[in-house]
Amino acid sequence: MKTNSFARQVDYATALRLVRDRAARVMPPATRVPVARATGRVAAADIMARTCRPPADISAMDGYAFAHDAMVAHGRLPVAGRTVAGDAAISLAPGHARAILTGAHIPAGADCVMAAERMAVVDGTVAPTAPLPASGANIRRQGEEFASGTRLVAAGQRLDWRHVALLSSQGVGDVAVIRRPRVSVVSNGAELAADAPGACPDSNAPMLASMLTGIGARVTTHAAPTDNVARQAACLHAARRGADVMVTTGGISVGDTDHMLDILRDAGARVMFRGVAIRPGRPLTVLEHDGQTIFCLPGNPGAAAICALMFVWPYLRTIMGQDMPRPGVCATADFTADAPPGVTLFIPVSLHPGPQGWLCRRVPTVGASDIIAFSRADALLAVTQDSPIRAGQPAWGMPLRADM
Ligand SMILES: Nc1nc2c(c(=O)[nH]1)N[C@H]1C(S)=C(S)[C@@H](COP(=O)(O)OP(=O)(O)OC[C@H]3O[C@@H](n4cnc5c(N)ncnc54)[C@H](O)[C@@H]3O)O[C@H]1N2
Ligand code: MOO
Repeated sequence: MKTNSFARQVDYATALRLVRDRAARVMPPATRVPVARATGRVAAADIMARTCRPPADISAMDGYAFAHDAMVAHGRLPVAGRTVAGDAAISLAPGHARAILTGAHIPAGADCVMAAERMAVVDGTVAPTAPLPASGANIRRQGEEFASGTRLVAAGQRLDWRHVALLSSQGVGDVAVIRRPRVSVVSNGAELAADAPGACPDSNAPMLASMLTGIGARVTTHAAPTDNVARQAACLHAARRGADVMVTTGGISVGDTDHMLDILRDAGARVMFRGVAIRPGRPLTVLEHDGQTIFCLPGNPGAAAICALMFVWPYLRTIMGQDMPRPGVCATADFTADAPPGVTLFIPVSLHPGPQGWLCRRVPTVGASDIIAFSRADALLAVTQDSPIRAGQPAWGMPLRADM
């Protein structure tokens, strides 16, 4: 048995700090993409408004624009002309009303718009059939939404349809985004060979590819379905090329066929930490090799998932400049759980609508090898000695579902 023990394991908070500190130093460069293809990408810089919005006073209604005083004085006004959205600004003929459509520039001299269905046109004059609104009514004022120079998007914002709308409204054609981090996922172990007597399908590589693609990484998967050191090393070296981040799964504990740590160290990688006081996931080992960060996750699928969620995920978010923490979900627990001193336990829970927000229930799990528990769970709770779970008390969890 090798001596790659976990004697110097760190606690969860320390491990996360080391990972975040490292991430803060290795942000990938920016690149430009068309706004129409920016969904899911992360803004590399603040984006400021080029113009105010609305860019001029515009009508909020289809109706008639006029001078309020004139309508009060005469009760009806002759209609002269019509302005539609997109027309140049024009002056109101004095003592007249002008037909106007929603979004059209308010003619100079008009200070009120009344909806067409609240007025009647008789013999070329228009008169209110409902109470006259106040002066200024139904006019959207220049810059009332935002001024030119307003920050529209902050650096680190993950862009979605809301920002696509905002940037497109400003005529912005393309946008600086963080290059998607390239992540190589490597699985290993003789049991992954299809012809192995006790063959085990590789579920970790597809799981990690799915999870990490979902947060914006470009993932390639590599497999070394062998326990042979040389062949595993060749696979790791091939996977390393061009990757910002490597994520291995399996072969990181203390067994005779657990070669990941030795191979990576022999290649020149430096161990940042070896082992974390979390359950499941204790064997997690993180190394750095030049600009590359290497996460060696345990092979047990549940442990691999938790290590990826709790470490690889925040690492990728940080290198993509996303400093906003992922929103958690708060739910009232219907169970009690305690953690041993110094250890952080991760407990999958299902969420159920309760009288006041969510209720959470523990999802039964057989441990780190469990793969079905996650598909039955909606969130993951972290439990420590200082923050136990108590029935009837609120608990914060990390959502697992893509739609939360
Ligand atoms: N003497 C000790 N033994 C173990 C310790 C320890 O501290 N001392 N830690 C245990 C813990 S905790 C875990 S977790 C596992 C992690 O071991 P490895 O990371 O070396 O993983 P493997 O041994 O390669 O595989 C474990 C398990 O996972 C299955 N596996 C592996 N890769 C995949 C994959 N890509 N897809 C699906 N399933 C996979 C593999 O078949 C094994 O069943 O070590 C404990 N042992
Ligand atoms: O921590 Mo291991 O990840 O329990 O099975």
